[in-house]
Amino acid sequence: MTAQLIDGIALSKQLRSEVAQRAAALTARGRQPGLAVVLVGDNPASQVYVRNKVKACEESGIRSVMEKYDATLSEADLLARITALNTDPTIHGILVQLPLPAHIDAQKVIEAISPDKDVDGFHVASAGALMTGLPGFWPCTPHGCIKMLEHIDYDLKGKHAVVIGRSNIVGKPMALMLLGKNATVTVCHSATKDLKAQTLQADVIVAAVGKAKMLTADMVKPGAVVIDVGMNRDEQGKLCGDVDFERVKDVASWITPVPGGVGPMTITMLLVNTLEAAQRAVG
Ligand SMILES: Nc1nc(=O)c2c([nH]1)NC[C@@H]1CN(c3ccc(C(=O)N[C@@H](CCC(=O)O)C(=O)O)cc3)C=[N+]21
Repeated sequence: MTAQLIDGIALSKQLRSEVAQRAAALTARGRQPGLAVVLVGDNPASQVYVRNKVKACEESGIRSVMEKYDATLSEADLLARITALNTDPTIHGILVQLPLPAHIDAQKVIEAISPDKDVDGFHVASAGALMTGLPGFWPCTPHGCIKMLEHIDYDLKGKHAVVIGRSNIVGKPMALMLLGKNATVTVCHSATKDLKAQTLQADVIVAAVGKAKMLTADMVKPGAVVIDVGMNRDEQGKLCGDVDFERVKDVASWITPVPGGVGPMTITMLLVNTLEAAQRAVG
């Protein structure tokens, strides 16, 4: 059996053209959606990601403002910038690129962002909204995974979903979103005793661990859907996911590639959230 590919680039293209249309309509009403991207320090990976986000905004007609600061920026100064962006009517979304330098309390910075502009969905109010089903921004990566499952018309109702990883930005919100779609959800993590016994039960596996090729073919039930959130480098320095793609693709029914899977969808959902924030601001 060879799995079908869930192409994050193709799906992104489709969703981004819808965003571009809606952004153009808002711009025509004098309210172009605006995203502020705040980058502190010179982490090379962050610079690449931030550039990709800015480029994606440009292509969708969303105005982006990149604010770049030295790694020595104080926490107080960063908080002051967030406060200014919170009240800037031309800015509808605020993204503070993570990780931040160690002397800055990232959670404190995130909580300083107005929940109305929290397009990353990292604010505690956004997490609470997701948990309770109230309106609010959903974190982009797990939301992108849900969009990929919707795209292949996969009905999660009554299915067993296994999420590997329990981070606040992927694993935990992913579990809540799957639960919201009426799946039976198991969350596995570093203290899980027999991971393979869990994943072999899964109709859907979401791997969000950060360990190259950790999900091997023997851990996957034939016909399962496999979503790979991993973003790692292999021995040759090549970008690879948490899934041993070359072998798992012969067992799964659907699989997402890395690159070209969840990554582009993460950026797409950031555009969707920014558009949504601007739409809400107009009323
Ligand atoms: N506040 C904040 N929000 C984030 O959303 C956030 C963050 N901080 N810090 C870093 C992580 C990482 N992240 C990625 C998004 C897209 C790709 C992506 O598009 N990857 C391409 C490949 C890119 C390449 O070639 O390196 C792909 O998978 O095809 C990767 C990584 C967002 N993050």
